[in-house]
Amino acid sequence: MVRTAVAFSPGHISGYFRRVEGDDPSTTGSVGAGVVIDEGVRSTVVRAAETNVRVVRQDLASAGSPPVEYALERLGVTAGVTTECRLPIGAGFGLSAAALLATLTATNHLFDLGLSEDEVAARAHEAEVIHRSGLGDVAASRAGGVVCRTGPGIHAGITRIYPQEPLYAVSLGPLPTASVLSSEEAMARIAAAFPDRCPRDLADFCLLSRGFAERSGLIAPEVRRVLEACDAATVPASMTMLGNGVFACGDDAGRVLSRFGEVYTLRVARRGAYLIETKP
Ligand SMILES: Nc1ncnc2c1ncn2[C@@H]1O[C@H](COP(=O)(O)OP(=O)(O)O)[C@@H](O)[C@H]1O
Ligand SMILES: CC(C)(COP(=O)(O)O)[C@@H](O)C(=O)O
Repeated sequence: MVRTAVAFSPGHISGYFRRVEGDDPSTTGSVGAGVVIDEGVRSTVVRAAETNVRVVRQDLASAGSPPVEYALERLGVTAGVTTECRLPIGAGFGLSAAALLATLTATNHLFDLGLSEDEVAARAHEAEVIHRSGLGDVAASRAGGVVCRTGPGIHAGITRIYPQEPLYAVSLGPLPTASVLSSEEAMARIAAAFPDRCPRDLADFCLLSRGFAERSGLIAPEVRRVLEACDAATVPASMTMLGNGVFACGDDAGRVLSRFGEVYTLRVARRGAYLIETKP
């Protein structure tokens, strides 16, 4: 009998998005574009009498994850979950979706639930929408690439391109996703700011996202300072949605961002969530 299962899911930096309200969570989500990144969440799941979730980031642990606990309850299982990530949580790296996809992928194998990848993603997406922790990250992180989503939910149209060059990011602090998604005023500004096309490449993605960020009114003063430094160095850059951070591309991006904090050098992921191992 499998007693431990371990899985990984990539994170996702959303560049621009527009909420799409459906009749239920499966038809609710967002359209937009983002980058599935090679860093994300590793989740270790073991059998347990009661569900408990331990969230570990760079050796600091916290307890509890409402979206993950919700998803396990909906599956009718109890488990001990430990998620691990290096990137900051709540900073627009799509780690809530990554935690859900990794945990549910491992749980599916641990309890031999026989869920398809679609069913795992559908449950992760449902938890994101119900908890307002995300709208399009699960659909994006089912595979890799710079993604352009043209419909809500995990079955809608999505295109993926795979640039080779790295993306650089710095986080200046969290921006609770739910606080923005719960604001009708912010959602209206975001909808009005939405660009009407998919990105051609990574630099074009940065450009489209920057125009969206400027029109959305979401740029905080500390983020503005970083963006202005990138502009002065002609480095394509924008705000991580939804987080108080900046992503940038090009040769000078890492050097410019390093003036403002720890720089994360990220690659475009080539794949989505996957099982790492099971142990008896
Ligand atoms: N690595 C993680 N492990 C477990 N739960 C997580 C993780 N990251 C986020 N979550 C859960 O999702 C909620 C919302 O996170 P969110 O602000 O959307 O983060 P992000 O912007 O990184 O997706 C968090 O309050 C937490 O409950
Ligand atoms: C931007 C966001 C709504 C939230 O992204 P995060 O804060 O990373 O969970 C994303 O899910 C999207 O639909 O593009």
